[in-house]
Amino acid sequence: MSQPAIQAENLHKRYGEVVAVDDVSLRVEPGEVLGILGANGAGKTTTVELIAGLRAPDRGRVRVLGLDPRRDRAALRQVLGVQLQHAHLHAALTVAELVDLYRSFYPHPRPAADLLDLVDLGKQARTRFEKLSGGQQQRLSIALALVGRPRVVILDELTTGLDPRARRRIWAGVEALRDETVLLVSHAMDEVEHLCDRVALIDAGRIVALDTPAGLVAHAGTATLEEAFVALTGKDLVREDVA
Ligand SMILES: Nc1ncnc2c1ncn2[C@@H]1O[C@H](COP(=O)(O)OP(=O)(O)OP(=O)(O)O)[C@@H](O)[C@H]1O
Repeated sequence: MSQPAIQAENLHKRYGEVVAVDDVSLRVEPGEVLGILGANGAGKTTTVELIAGLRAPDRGRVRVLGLDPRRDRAALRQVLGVQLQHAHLHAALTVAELVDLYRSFYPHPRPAADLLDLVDLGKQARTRFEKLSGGQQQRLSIALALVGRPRVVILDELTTGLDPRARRRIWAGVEALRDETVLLVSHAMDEVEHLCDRVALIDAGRIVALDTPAGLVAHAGTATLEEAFVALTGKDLVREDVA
């Protein structure tokens, strides 16, 4: 079997009394788009932060393209792109300046114009980060995750809060990432159905099911992925994106 793009084994993470991630194991194959779907507080962000090496697990093991995210940080930065929920970028820099800054970190960055086109920010190139709307800031953070032509991309809440046109554009951008491996955190059923090869349903820090969208529906014996989510997690539908 080929080396997995991402391998997480028995990850545990607790914050005081709260068990955020409880024995999570998953394997993502090269080129696969794997969705992590769960309600608020289910442990999605913590799981991807452990995989990206942004937090240390209490127990368990992570490898990304064979690298240990905490030990091999410099090597990992060259192959992993991360878009997190709350980007902290220099407020006074313009979009173009931020893109140029990030491009300078990589030997073969994507062209700035391609990145701005992907996220539809060409007209905002001279706008300071602090003057962008929330959705524009989010789109910029997606572009910055892709600057270095990463082989593995982690996208957290890809299109939450974006309008329908921006969502479709970003989806098309993700679909165009044919060789890359994508780990996609989402609340949105339509998004995971549209983009993901397989989906991990996470509830209270545990993966309760991991299969293709069609496999989850068949396993749950329901008509839709939304109903399968409710049947398999016992939770009401997670917040939907409201465009
Ligand atoms: N830094 C932290 N300190 C303390 N508790 C935390 C911290 N980060 C997360 N938690 C708690 O851990 C649990 C999992 O949080 P996490 O953010 O991973 O969930 P999530 O599924 O990404 O949620 P959301 O969809 O709301 O972003 C929650 O109960 C949350 O309150």
